[in-house]
Formats: sequence, structure tokens, C-alpha cells
Amino acid sequence: MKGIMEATKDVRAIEVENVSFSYNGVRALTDITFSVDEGEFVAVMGPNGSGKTTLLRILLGMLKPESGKVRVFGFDPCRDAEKVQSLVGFMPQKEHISTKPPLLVKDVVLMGRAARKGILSPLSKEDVEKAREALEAVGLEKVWDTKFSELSGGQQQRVLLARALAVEPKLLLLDEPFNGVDIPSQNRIIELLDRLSKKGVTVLAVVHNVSPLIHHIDKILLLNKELIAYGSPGDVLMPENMIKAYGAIIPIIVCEEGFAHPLFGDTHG
Ligand SMILES: Nc1ncnc2c1ncn2[C@@H]1O[C@H](COP(=O)(O)OP(=O)(O)OP(=O)(O)O)[C@@H](O)[C@H]1O
Repeated sequence: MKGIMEATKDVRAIEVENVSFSYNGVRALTDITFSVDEGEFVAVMGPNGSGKTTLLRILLGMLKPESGKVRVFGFDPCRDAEKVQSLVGFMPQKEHISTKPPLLVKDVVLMGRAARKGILSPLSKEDVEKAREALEAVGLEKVWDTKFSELSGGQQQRVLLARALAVEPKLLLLDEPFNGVDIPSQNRIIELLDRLSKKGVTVLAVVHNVSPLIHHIDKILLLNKELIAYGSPGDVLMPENMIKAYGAIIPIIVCEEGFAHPLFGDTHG
């Protein structure tokens, strides 16, 4: 642990330099360069197939870039996979959770902590407490003993988020965390992510609708297989960037507080 603390001192949470990646010879990402400081809250946007999930998988060390350099708190996610995974909480876009035997919600939330300890170490009281707290943070404390498969899609998403939170990560990588999540729960999660980032947790969240996050994020990373723009929401949400990314004019309104909000066909968003 001491090694990790020393290594993470004065280094950026994420450094990506000239990274390219292909699936079977087909380019998914080309020459991506950006960095994220510790405690920053970043939204990743782009159309379907623009490489957002691929980027998260590269940061997790699940995919090895064909060229370029990736560092997470100074560690190479492929070479130092264990170290990186001990610092990251990941919420996938979707995940197949076994129904045979049927897993309870508590089993799913505890999975992350269990994976870190290894199969030979039993879960402690602290593990259970952290898992309960995480479930409470997403507003689902009442389903602790419920079968995961019996929850709605939005509730399952929130449980997967709780699993990512339960490991007390320094970096949260979230792939569409609001998919199917109702508006009150979404607002509660956004407030939680805001509080965590203010406490120094770095958050990188892939979202299609950035509007609800606009007042909370530091930066937007706009992708379309290449990096279209990266910077403050006001700088990124420019008509020319949106056309480059989405191939269409996306209306942008500025709210009373002066934040730019893109309107993806939902003028009440
Ligand atoms: N396992 C895979 N094998 C082959 N091609 C893949 C694989 N996963 C993704 N791709 C392709 O890579 C490109 C980027 O996919 P990716 O899932 O990263 O996009 P995304 O921006 O997350 O999309 P979405 O918004 O639809 O979730 C797409 O063209 C996709 O078809």
C-alpha cells in the first residue's frame, strides 16, 4: 500500500498520450491525448460507436492500445493491472450477472471488495459496512437481501454503481451510469459524484445527455474515434465541435447561471 501512495503522489490521475486502438484491424480510436488531474469530474461524450467504452477498457487495462502511452496514477494499466484495479471503481454499461445460482444484491455489491482481497480472504465486518453504505448512497438500502435478477433495469444499474463505490476508489470509471435510472435517483447520484470529486476522487463518466451534469463537471471529453475537443464545458460545447462529433447541429442554450446545455431533441432536458 505504501508503494502505491508514494507512486500516486504528484502524478496525474489519468495520462493518455497518442493512443490508438483497433478491433481486428478496424480503428476504434486514433491518436487520443488528454490528461485528468486528481479530483476532476469529467464527462465523456460522443455518438454511438465513437470509442467511449473502448477508452474506458483501455484505462482499465482490459484492452492494450496498439500505440501510445496510458498511465493511471502513474501506473501502466496493462503492466501494473493489479495496482490500477486496486485504485479504480468501474461500472460497466451492462453486465451479465449469473442467475444460477441467483445472486443477492449484497453479493453483487460485495463482489468488488471480494475481488480485491482474493478468494482466500474472508470478507470482514468493514467490507459489509462499506457495501451497505454504498447501497445506501444510491438509495437502495432496502434491497440488500433481494435477488439481483428481480430488480428493474434502472435498479440494477444503481447496484452496479454501488459495487464500484464500495471499493472506495481513487478513480471512478462509469459507463452510462444513468441508463434507465429515474430522475430523482439520477440527481441523487450526481450530487454524490460531486461530493466525491470534491473529496479528491477522480470521476470519468460516459454519458449521452450531459445536461444534468453540466453544473458539476470540470471538463468534457468529446470523442468521435478521435478527440474532437477536451476542456471546460463552455469551450467544448461549441457548434463546430458538435457538428464534428455528431454530424448534426445540436442546439445549445445557456441557462440563467451561464452554463451551456446541449439539447439532444429534448428541449425540456
Ligand atoms: N469487441 C469488439 N469487437 C469488434 N469491434 C468492436 C468491439 N467492441 C466495440 N467495437 C467497435 O468499436 C467501435 C467503438 O465501440 P465502443 O463500444 O467503444 O463505442 P461507444 O462510443 O462506447 O458506443 P455506444 O455509445 O454505442 O456505447 C464501434 O465501431 C464498435 O462496433
